[in-house]
Amino acid sequence: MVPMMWSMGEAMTQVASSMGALMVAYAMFQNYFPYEWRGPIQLYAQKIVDYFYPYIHVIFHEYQGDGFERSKAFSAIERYLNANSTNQAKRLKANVTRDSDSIILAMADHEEVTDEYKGVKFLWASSLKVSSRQSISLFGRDEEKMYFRLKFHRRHRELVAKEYLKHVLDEGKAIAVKERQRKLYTNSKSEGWEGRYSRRSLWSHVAFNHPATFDTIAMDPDKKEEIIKDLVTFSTSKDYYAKIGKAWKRGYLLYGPPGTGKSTMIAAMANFLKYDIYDLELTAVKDNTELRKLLIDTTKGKEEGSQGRGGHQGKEDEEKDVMEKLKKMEENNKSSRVTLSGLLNFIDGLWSACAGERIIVFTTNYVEKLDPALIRRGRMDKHIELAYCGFKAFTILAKNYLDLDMDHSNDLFAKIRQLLEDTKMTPADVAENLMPKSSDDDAETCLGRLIEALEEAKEEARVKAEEETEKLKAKKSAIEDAEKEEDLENGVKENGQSN
Ligand SMILES: Nc1ncnc2c1ncn2[C@@H]1O[C@H](COP(=O)(O)OP(=O)(O)OP(=O)(O)O)[C@@H](O)[C@H]1O
Ligand SMILES: [Mg+2]
Repeated sequence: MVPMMWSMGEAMTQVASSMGALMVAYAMFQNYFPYEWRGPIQLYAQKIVDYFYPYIHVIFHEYQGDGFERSKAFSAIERYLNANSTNQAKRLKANVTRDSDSIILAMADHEEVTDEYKGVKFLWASSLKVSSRQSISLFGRDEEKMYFRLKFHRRHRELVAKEYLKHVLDEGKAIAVKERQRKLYTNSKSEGWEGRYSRRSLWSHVAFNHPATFDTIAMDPDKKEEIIKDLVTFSTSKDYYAKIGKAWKRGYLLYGPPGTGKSTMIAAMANFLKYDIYDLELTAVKDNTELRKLLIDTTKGKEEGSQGRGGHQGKEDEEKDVMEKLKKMEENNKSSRVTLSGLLNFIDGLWSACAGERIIVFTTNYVEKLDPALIRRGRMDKHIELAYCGFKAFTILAKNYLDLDMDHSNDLFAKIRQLLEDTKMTPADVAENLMPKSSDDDAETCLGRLIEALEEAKEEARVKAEEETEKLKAKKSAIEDAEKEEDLENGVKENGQSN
């Protein structure tokens, strides 16, 4: 123990004395070397330091040059470090970005974190550069400029240049796409397109904040799982689509009666994949030319998006009850020039006009009325039926609306199961009945109300069916009567002819 302590003590004195020597040397250097010699000597000194100091530093400034726009690389690095390493940083600062619905936690100034890539450690530090210039800044950022400093061993220079930086920027951008505020675009009435508004986008948008998720959608769990798998496969198959030479697109057709959750499903899909939604309102489109303009505008919007806001990777297009609207329009207005072929061209145009993944969703209440050309594979690859509420769908709603778990011993559940088999009710109606109407409503009251509604619906259906059979019977007998009369007449005629 004692020698050890001694050697430590000696080491300390040695360090102290060599520090002293260094300081003296530096003072001598300053005092005795003529000014013009200092440059080259410092240069050599730097080289010697470089020889023993094998690290490379790369700086990424928040604002580049005199630009007012934040550097994209800086933002991407911020997101990347936020997602991967902020838990190491002890001090964080919160940023709320304009196009994002979330708060970004970023390293505070002068924090350091490490990141690992392919087994190599990289050191990231954030720093603040205070401008020495005495200037007045409108944006308050002339005095304070953030930058990130990446430090790595020079033997990894190749890895950094070829892979690591790309990895960081790509990941950062992907996170930005996921975190951005998504939008629901609708096409505006064509009147506003011309004149002073001509520079405005043909699509107007609102923030898309629909809360629907696959968890809250009531449908057969197997079917739901299948749809989720389909979406995941699609969204992760960029390379596969490229390999088979197919555009990275997929079309869904959702069909079923009103209130079975088609629109809800679109919102859930968009939330799941973090896509924007384009809802094409066909009645606002005057003719095929306008349809084409709209298409061009979605692709333009995409480019603007990817430059200005870190990119919309995916877009979703919903076309509601396409055929119905087309038919209605053609009935109402004979001069309507949106035609089925125009629409098909539009869809194929959407398909081919843009890079990046894209899903188009069509919904209709009458699948059997759709033109086969519209729903063939390639335009609509997956057909999904949203049906009346079955028992499995009901259990999801019960869990969601009343926080009730499936309970086989519950008599009310058993009754509901039977009633749902006997009668058709949409998930929208089931949900409405399950929703508590006052603070006194407990789960049992709500289930009771649903049973009442189901029984009513069953009775209504029975009465309706009876009426139908009555009508059918009446029709049948009317036909029979008519036939008899005809036979009689014919008989008379034949008799007359034979006479
Ligand atoms: N399968 C479902 N799961 C959960 N909620 C549902 C479901 N179907 C309908 N709902 C509820 O009913 C409401 C109406 O449903 P939605 O608008 O999705 O029906 P739709 O099938 O699009 O009808 P339409 O054919 O009239 O457009 C939704 O807001 C939702 O709350
Ligand atoms: Mg709908």
